[in-house]
Amino acid sequence: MSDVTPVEQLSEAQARAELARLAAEIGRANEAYHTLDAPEISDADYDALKQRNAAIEARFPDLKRADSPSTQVGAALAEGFGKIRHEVRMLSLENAFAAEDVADFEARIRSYLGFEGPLLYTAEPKIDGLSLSLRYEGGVLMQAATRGDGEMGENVTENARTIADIPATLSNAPEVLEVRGEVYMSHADFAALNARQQAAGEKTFANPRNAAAGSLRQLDPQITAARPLRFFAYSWGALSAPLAETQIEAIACLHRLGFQTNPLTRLCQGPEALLAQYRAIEAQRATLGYDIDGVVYKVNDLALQRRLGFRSTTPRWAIAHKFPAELAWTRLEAIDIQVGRTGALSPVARLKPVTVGGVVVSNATLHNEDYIAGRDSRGDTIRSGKDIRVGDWVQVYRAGDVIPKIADVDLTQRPPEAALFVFPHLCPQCGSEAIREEGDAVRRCTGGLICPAQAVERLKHFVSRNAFDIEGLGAKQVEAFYKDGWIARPADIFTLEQRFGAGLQQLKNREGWGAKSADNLFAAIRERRNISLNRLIFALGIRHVGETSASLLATHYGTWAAFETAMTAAQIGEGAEWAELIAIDGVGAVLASSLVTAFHQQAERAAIDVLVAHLSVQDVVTRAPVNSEVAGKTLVFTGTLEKMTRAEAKARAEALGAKVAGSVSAKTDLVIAGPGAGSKAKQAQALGVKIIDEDAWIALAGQA
Ligand SMILES: NC(=O)c1ccc[n+]([C@@H]2O[C@H](COP(=O)([O-])OP(=O)(O)OC[C@H]3O[C@@H](n4cnc5c(N)ncnc54)[C@H](O)[C@@H]3O)[C@@H](O)[C@H]2O)c1
Ligand SMILES: [Zn+2]
Repeated sequence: MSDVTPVEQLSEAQARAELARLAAEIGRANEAYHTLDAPEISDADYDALKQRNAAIEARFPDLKRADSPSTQVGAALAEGFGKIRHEVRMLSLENAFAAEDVADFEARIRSYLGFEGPLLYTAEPKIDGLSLSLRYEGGVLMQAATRGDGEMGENVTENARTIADIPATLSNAPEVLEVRGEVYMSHADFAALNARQQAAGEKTFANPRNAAAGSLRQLDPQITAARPLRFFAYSWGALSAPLAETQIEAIACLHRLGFQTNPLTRLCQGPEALLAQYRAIEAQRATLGYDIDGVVYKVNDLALQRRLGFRSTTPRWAIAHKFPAELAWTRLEAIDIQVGRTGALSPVARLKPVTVGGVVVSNATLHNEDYIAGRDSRGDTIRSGKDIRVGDWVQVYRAGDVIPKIADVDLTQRPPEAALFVFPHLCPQCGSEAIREEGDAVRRCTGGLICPAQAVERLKHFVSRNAFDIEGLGAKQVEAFYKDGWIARPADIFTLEQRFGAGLQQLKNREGWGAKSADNLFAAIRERRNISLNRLIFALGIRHVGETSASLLATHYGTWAAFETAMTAAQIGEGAEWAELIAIDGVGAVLASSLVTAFHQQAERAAIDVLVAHLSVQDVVTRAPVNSEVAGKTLVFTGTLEKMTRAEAKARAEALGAKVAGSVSAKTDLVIAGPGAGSKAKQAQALGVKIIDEDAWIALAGQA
């Protein structure tokens, strides 16, 4: 970040361009973090982007965008959950990073209130989990909602009921009481969960916050029930009667009602006392057993809190004083290039082991080529490139995630022999050319199936939980079988029994394999010859085709034969098959080209055909009620639906045997247009397609 233009030197045009870039970048980070529970950048990087955005907006207030990240809370809700509108909005917190920010906070409050007497605050650990609002009516837990975008949250009531720290009933509570707090996972529970996930060949979580968010936001409450979540109460939403007159008493009241409240919460007078408490909490951070990422200061007097009120996304009466990212310096010993399933070459820093925030770190991600690449021949810095070289003294950090990153390079300590790192243009695993397509930050090996790294990663993907999920054949076994030349492609899995079954000798001789487990493995493989279409499409491991898109494709085409015929006939960018493919709601041009390419590339195609010959692929059964008027029809939803989510409407339509498309064409039978419907409704009119509103749709679709 040291090489960006200072805000004071930005021209108006530069500022405008940068605000646009920041809005996009922060939006993407928000979605990855809040909606998908899979952050792509560290919290420290995220905070830096937000600060930069705020600084530019402060200097150029007229350039502030309508979609400015500083006016948004959280991110869009994930699909699949019901929505709950928060009676009282759930907001974010303003951040403080330095002691001056805390002094400013107090000064702003004093000037806002015109208040000169002593000011009391609570200092509370900022728990690094996700917030949850629990609505009790008559002392009974009725509803639980995530923060979502602050206005609307996801309905996770059944999941919340499985958390031991959340009482199902309260005695002596106000008639209506919304208790707010943080769902989190302890370090010990997180480590145990990841160990279980790993043993089962399932995905592991990057950090306790992701694990907590991913565990609470499950569509199946039984999964949540199996995850050790905890809850600290620290706030409230709608109330039929006040809890207390001060923040500290209100917290005590929540505690008496049966909630866990954080024992490190203290009352402090003025910034000095707050900073002392901050340091005291920071000193205990490593031994708490759960993650905290700062200390929250709140004006204690609730009457003053009411007077101070809110800005667009944050209260004026509170601030989150964040801990600095955990940092350490060490030597970069080597840069390795790893090759992934889709051929992506990822540089990894091998470090002299160093302890960062209590964890020994010996690897760090270097993201991609541009991140390492430094200066051009004139010595100018390429944007964002850090000029990282083998032998460098580098600063490593972990901030809210376990994958460590490089924060800085100390050029004064660079050994004279350290040479500019040359990113390979050939795959280190198979020697094929590695190319970078325009607009792609990633260089990819073009070896496809002949590349051993890609082949192994694909096999691992093929047997993963949401793909073929073959019992007894996890990532480790696949790797070992590949190494011994037993399997090279997915299809080989299905000839294992034929090749080794008779004697079983070789398999029996393998470490950890008895005749029994060999039999079990063959049985599991046989069972998986029968596979659902969506799993098969996902398992092929085609770039950009995730689980969701695989399901969309399966639902749309219904049978392997139909899917395969369409992919074979499709031409990128032209023709009816292409048009049909990209008209599927949720399938974009990037995904579509990747699919079509895979089916037209000779070796890939041959591998697919050989595989499918071993399988019996189940058709997608549409359980269409005979009398549904929309069965077999193609529908398009446009504009805002007010009574159900898009996801819900779509699921309902599909349950009735309809297809849902993303754009209007001559094949569209019916358009359901809510308020704000634009071009799609116009196009439907032009094509003479019938248009109905949401109420008419509900009448047509009936109750779910
Ligand atoms: N890495 C990423 O890509 C990424 C993306 C988005 C957000 N983030 C992280 O999230 C932060 C901003 O998002 P945000 O708005 O969710 O959080 P925030 O930092 O603005 O804080 C608000 C949240 O703090 C939590 N909290 C914990 N203890 C609390 C207490 N005692 N009192 C009140 N609130 C308490 C609540 O969940 C509340 O919603 C960033 O600073 C960053 O750390 C990271
Ligand atoms: Zn390769």
